[in-house]
Amino acid sequence: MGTILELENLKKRYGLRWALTGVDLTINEGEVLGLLGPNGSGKSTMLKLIAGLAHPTEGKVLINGQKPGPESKGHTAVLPDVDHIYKWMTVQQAIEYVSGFYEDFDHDKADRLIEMMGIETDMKVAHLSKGMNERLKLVLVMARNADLILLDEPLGGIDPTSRDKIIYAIATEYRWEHSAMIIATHLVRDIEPLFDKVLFLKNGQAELYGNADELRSKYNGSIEDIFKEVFV
Ligand SMILES: Nc1ncnc2c1ncn2[C@@H]1O[C@H](COP(=O)(O)OP(=O)(O)OP(=O)(O)O)[C@@H](O)[C@H]1O
Repeated sequence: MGTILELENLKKRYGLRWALTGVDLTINEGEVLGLLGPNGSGKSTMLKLIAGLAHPTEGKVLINGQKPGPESKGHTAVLPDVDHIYKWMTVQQAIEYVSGFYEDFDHDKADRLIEMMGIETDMKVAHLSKGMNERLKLVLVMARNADLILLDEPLGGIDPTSRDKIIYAIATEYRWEHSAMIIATHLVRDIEPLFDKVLFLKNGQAELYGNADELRSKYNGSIEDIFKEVFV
């Protein structure tokens, strides 16, 4: 089981304010990390540093042993960073267009995901509801055979009754043996069955980090219960 992502004493400061104060972690092939923490705890900052959209103040991000750059960007799929969708396109046109940017885009996977997410491919992107738009972005990210998948609040605009369907789609199309995934979310209860590891961030610091099942046993509760215990 190879290592896909390593963070070493990762720190980020914006002006005088520290957004991350030293995070260490390792994610191997096939693992899913739940990234949890209250508003402003540094989750999006951590994902941006990994995606190469911001630079660390100190410390290191290594993806397949390399610093983020053009090479790692080609192997990293980021939600919500899908900025190639034009509103005048139909869903099908948007899929064709976005697929052209990525060598690892898998059209069969995109078709399956579109079906699972219940999106009509002949609809114009401009006419999609907010939730449907978010589903489309998720399809475009999950349709890539990327080594590393970063999902920042993938269930944000999804109504509660559809969340199980969306989680099922993510789980079904995730390349369990070849990829690593980080899911940052506040909707812990819905998505925690997917987590292998969990990192709880508080004020930019790792408050708790470990294997999800071991944490459940140790604290005798769900990850959601532990989240409330750690942060209340
Ligand atoms: N571009 C920026 N410039 C200045 N400060 C920033 C910037 N981005 C984030 N911050 C600050 O860094 C801290 C961490 O923010 P971040 O967005 O990473 O938190 P988060 O855990 O993702 O929050 P949320 O759950 O609300 O999305 C906050 O104090 C925030 O105000």
